[in-house]
Amino acid sequence: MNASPAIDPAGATPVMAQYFEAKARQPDALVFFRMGDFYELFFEDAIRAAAALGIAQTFRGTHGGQPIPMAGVPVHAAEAYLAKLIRAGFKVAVCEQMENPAEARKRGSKSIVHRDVVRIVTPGTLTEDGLLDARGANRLAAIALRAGQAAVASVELSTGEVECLLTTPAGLAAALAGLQPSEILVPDRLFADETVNTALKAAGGVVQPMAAALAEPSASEARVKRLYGVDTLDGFGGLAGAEVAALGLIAAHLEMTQAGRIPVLSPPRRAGEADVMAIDPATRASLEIERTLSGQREGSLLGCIDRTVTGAGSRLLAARLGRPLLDPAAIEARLDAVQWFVERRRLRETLREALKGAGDMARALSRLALGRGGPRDLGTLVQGLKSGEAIAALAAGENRPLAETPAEIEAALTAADPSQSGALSELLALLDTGLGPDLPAQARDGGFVAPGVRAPLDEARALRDDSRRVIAALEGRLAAESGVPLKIRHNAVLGYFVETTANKADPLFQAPLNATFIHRQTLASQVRFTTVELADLDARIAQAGERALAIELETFEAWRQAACDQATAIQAAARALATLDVDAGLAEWAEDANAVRPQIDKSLCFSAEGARHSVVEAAVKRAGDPFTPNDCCLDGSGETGPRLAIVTGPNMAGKSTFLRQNALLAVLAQAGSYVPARSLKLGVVDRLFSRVGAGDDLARGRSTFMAEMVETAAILTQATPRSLVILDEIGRGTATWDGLAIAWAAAEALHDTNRCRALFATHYHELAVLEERLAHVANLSLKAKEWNGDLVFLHEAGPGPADRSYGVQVAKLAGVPPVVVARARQVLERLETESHSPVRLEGLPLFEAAAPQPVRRGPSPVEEALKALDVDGMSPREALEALYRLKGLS
Ligand SMILES: Nc1ncnc2c1ncn2[C@@H]1O[C@H](COP(=O)(O)OP(=O)(O)OP(=O)(O)O)[C@@H](O)[C@H]1O
Repeated sequence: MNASPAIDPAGATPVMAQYFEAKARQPDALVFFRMGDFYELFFEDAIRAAAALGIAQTFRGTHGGQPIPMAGVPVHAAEAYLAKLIRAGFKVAVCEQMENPAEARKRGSKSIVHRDVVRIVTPGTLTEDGLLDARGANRLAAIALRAGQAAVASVELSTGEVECLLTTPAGLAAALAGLQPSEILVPDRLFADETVNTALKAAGGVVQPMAAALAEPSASEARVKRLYGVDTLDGFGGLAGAEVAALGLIAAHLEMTQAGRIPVLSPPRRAGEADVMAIDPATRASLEIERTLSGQREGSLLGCIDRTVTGAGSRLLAARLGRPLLDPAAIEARLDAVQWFVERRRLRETLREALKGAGDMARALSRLALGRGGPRDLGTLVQGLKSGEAIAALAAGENRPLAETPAEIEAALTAADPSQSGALSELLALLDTGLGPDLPAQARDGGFVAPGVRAPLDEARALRDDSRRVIAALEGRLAAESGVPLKIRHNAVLGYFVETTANKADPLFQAPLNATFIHRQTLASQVRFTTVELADLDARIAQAGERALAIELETFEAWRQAACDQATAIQAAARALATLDVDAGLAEWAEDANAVRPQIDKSLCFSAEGARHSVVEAAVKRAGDPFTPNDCCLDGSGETGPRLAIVTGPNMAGKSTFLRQNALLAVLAQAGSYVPARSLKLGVVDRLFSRVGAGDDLARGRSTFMAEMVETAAILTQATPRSLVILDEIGRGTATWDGLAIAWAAAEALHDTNRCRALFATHYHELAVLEERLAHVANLSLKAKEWNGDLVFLHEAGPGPADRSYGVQVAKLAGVPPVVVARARQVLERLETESHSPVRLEGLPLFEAAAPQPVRRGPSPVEEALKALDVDGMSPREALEALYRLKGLS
């Protein structure tokens, strides 16, 4: 973001001088400068914001003899404008009034209100519900490299969750893709690193360069300690240098953007490459795990299986699906919890009903900690804790033998239940009795402390309300005594006043009434007065109101503090509710989708029976057709099945669907979910790769073929024997022979070198011969048959290669004009009869080709001849002859 051109602040008015000071501290942010009920923007900021927001840009006053460009947004609607600016890529510094005008006046009649930047709003530091997607996480990430290791630290500021992932520079792309951060902090030095740049481009999110010095060891360690308020980082279990550096960047960014307010953060949850399945951005996109290729949640795997009823549950499900686990025991623990809910439908239903009212405790707590929360957020804590209590009671009533309750459920029920913790139940009691029924978003709006909680507040309110009643009586009395029809009204400028119409006002100006009625204001058709008694009541009401508000604000602060004191327990309760929501939601989906519990182990097997692709199945069923389940058996060891399956079949036969459904089974199973199949035996997959279809990557300046080859290269260099690879039609984007050659070589490499489980869909039927040539390759095909000249897709995967392509029949189905189809048939017949065995790959000297060429030792004949030449003793003619001789030898 460009800074505004420097404007000389000399000669500025006091308010403008204050503005210049704020702007100088935040040159790359738009400054929202609080002026009463508006946030105003000036100079270049005004012009850019007005254009981005579609609001009017005007002028206010002058500076240096020039009018000052100005744009403003009302404070009450600021959130919506902020959201728009953040989405458009701006950073916004909010410069607030730190006192009210009356306080400023106490320092002297010319004093202006003190203002300060209280927050810088960036995409990764949003906390307001209006700016966040309830079902989507909003993460701020930071990357750092140190001692050959790379770390990605991330914080979800709206819930306080912190994570660190230690990986290698090559693993950065997958690590970032798993987090989908909306803002990424990067030490500026790393922009020179190609791997980092590639990872950043693939990750999306706003990239925020940070001074590299902020990631230096001692500076970052000091900052992280300050952030957590600890003397040593040892309690976090030996963070690696890169992790501390990445966390240090986050700490620095939070210090700067939150103007010193410290958020409540959970200790960093750490993961290494050994803990989560690596899924690179291309694979993630092509499998449409969290989003469809067009960026929608609906239509993705997540959208299809998400039955959670809370925002926090939905976010946790997305996190689980985005980063499936590797440890069979940890996966089984999740599956136990899902199964528990599968087997308890009634409990599940009532529990899900209770969860619906739980609110978003983690986000409310975070706002409270950052000083942005209000009474409504305290109300959310009450709701959440009460739901936890109700859910624990429900589960207790289930009469469950404790021994049979899975550990994950047991832990969640305990953490969610405030009655398990003295401090939490005290907090719940305090807030539940203390808060009234109507909770405003902001404490300054008052009226949220219930009656009977604070005696001085009740008194002040009684006085205020009594005085209002007295005013109502006074109105009647004054009208009767004066004989003039009048009303008592109130406005912010005059306070309470007596008002009558202009043509009835005369008697009030004359004796004896002018002894009582004191003139205040004459408008076109009304005249306004006050009386000593009214002014006195007005003062009492104002004072009582101010006093009531002061007591409420004090009470709010005490409650806010009490809540923040229990931050860890509240966060744990919020996580527990989200966990229960995810487990119950997955059970609900499992039942709807007829899904089964997978068997997970450490073998290299992948054996699915009767498996389905949930998203395609739903679409096919909506169209009234059945979905055909398919089996798939692979084994990296080659013992119980092939390592590599070559999948052929006509266009539209269901190859892509088959490939993806198997990859998705692995994702679901390792995320701890049931799978849409009759059974699945899965040896954990450490890395999942999918190269499906030939999609252009023009945004990154790569052609279809180039993008495909870059991804294929990544697979061939990174897949391990524990990986699962699906390749769909690689090599399609280039000339037939090149394409076939690349596909052939890639299949061989996967089989021989990577030795991973792989499904390889292709239209090059020539690859079918690999089954005979390589030990652990089998052909599979998706069947179709011709019936009355038309093609019928069976969508059934069976052994053996496809007999033919049926491309022309598919073209007919697609509505290609009949003349073109007829002509294509003629051409095809001709090609098939005339070309003599178009591909004689059976004879390809596979292993010879791959074998290294023998290295010739000693000088070549040309070199020997050259050496023998006596150049100095040659005539020009001899030299020319020698040259011809040499040419003949080359
Ligand atoms: N198992 C199945 N049961 C029922 N319908 C299916 C099944 N698999 C695929 N389909 C249907 O067939 C359509 C085409 O499937 P898919 O894209 O997987 O074919 P393909 O063989 O990869 O085609 P192409 O080679 O043209 O890319 C899907 O959109 C879906 O409607």
